[in-house]
Amino acid sequence: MRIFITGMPGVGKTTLTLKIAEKLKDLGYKVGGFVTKEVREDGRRVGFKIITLDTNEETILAYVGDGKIKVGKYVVFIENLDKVGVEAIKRALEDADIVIIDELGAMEFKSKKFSEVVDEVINSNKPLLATLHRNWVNKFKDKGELYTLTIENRDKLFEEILNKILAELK
Ligand SMILES: Nc1nc2c(ncn2[C@@H]2O[C@H](COP(=O)(O)OP(=O)(O)OP(=O)(O)O)[C@@H](O)[C@H]2O)c(=O)[nH]1
Repeated sequence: MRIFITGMPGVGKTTLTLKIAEKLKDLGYKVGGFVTKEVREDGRRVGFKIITLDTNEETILAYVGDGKIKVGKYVVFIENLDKVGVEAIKRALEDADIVIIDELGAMEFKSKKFSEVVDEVINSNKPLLATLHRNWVNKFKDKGELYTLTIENRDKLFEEILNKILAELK
């Protein structure tokens, strides 16, 4: 089972993914991988951090400023993604009931190790729940079930996706 959630920026992809992760943990399932949250300073978005779902470790993924690898106005810290995010996915492949990756997008795919571990997950039988930046829909839409989140359907989709995962994990 592979589920991909896409949608416009700010529609609630991370929030829905976290709600599903918490519910699965409450039901006793082992959840692994990571989610991405924005970093804000004085009310302004200045970057993104990743938080691992099994160990709650945090690291900065990207921050406004100049540097070797950039996406938009953000410099991307590949070494942080590889050390924390990729390792969390590898642990999840080994011993979680489901791998969660938020998100599959331009920043993350700057990392070769990230691309490789995503391929490993896709080619495994491990259940996957991933959020998908809208620019990456074509690359992944044929590799699982694609849901497009909107403000109107996000509550209904939470129930539908959670039930689909529970049916698979039972
Ligand atoms: N009331 C309400 N607010 C929500 C819901 N889902 C998300 N939000 C709010 O909408 C804002 C964006 O939520 P995210 O989950 O970060 O949205 P996202 O699609 O992951 O955003 P990007 O990854 O930056 O594109 C946050 O302030 C959330 O608190 C929801 O179901 N209900």
